[in-house]
Amino acid sequence: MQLINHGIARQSILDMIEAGRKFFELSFEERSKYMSKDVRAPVRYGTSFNQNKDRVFCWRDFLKLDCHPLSDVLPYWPSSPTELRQAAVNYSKETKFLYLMVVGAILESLGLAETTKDIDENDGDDHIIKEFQDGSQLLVVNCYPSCPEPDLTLGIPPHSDYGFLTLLLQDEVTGLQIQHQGRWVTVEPIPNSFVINVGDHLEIFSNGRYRSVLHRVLVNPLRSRISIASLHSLPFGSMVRPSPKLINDANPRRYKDTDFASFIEYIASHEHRSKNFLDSRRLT
Ligand SMILES: O=C(O)CCC(=O)C(=O)O
Ligand SMILES: [Fe+2]
Repeated sequence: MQLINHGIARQSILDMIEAGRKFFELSFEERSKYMSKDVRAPVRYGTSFNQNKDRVFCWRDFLKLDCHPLSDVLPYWPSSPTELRQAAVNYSKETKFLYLMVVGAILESLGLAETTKDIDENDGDDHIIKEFQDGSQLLVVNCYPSCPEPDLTLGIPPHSDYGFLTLLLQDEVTGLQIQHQGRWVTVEPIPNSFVINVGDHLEIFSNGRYRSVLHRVLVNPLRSRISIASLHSLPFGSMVRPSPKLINDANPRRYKDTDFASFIEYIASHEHRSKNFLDSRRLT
């Protein structure tokens, strides 16, 4: 889904893209300070998809910024370029707000609207919306340099995102493709708009009513490309499970419970490709 009327200030978007671009223009020495093999590190700079596991590298660099809770992670974020921290703080707050709006609409579409009630009301499902508010957020700044032989590589191979939803911002260079009815379809960038991608956790939570989207990124022979993905899910320690209200005799439970730890364990021992993590959680 492409969201055009999203209410996020145009300046926040421009500032975030610009700060991200400047980070990748820093010297390698400066960038490499943020390299880490620890997948839980609050800031991680790296290359390819999973540098430790990939046999063939992809044509991308990334900077991952953990955003929750902001006060804990902020001191670890890069201090250079100087505008990066402020731009990412503003951007992460605005995208979190937008995420919660979209989640509210999704819960309504699933007939779970009562879960969006004011959290002060003593309703049995209140903890669910609270979990969304306290949820994890990861900002991924992707940089795909121009590539002299674009047919020989990919920016990112086919994958689905692990969380509930990803709010994705692309600059004006094409590259993102989603799989639709077995074919790769290019998602043309619309300036100042967000691509909202369904992730594996929403597929599990909705017991398969929403399907996570398989997507990949092509590289461009002439132009470099920047994208900013804001990945949202439940808190890292929470269990993601099909909502009990969506399970009945006609719709049996289709996925096992999963948590962030089982995802980390999975990617440590497998190449994360396609929807193979989600497939490992399927019951039917
Ligand atoms: O660069 C893009 O358009 C997509 C990035 C992406 O899929 C990701 O960061 O998970
Ligand atoms: Fe993705």
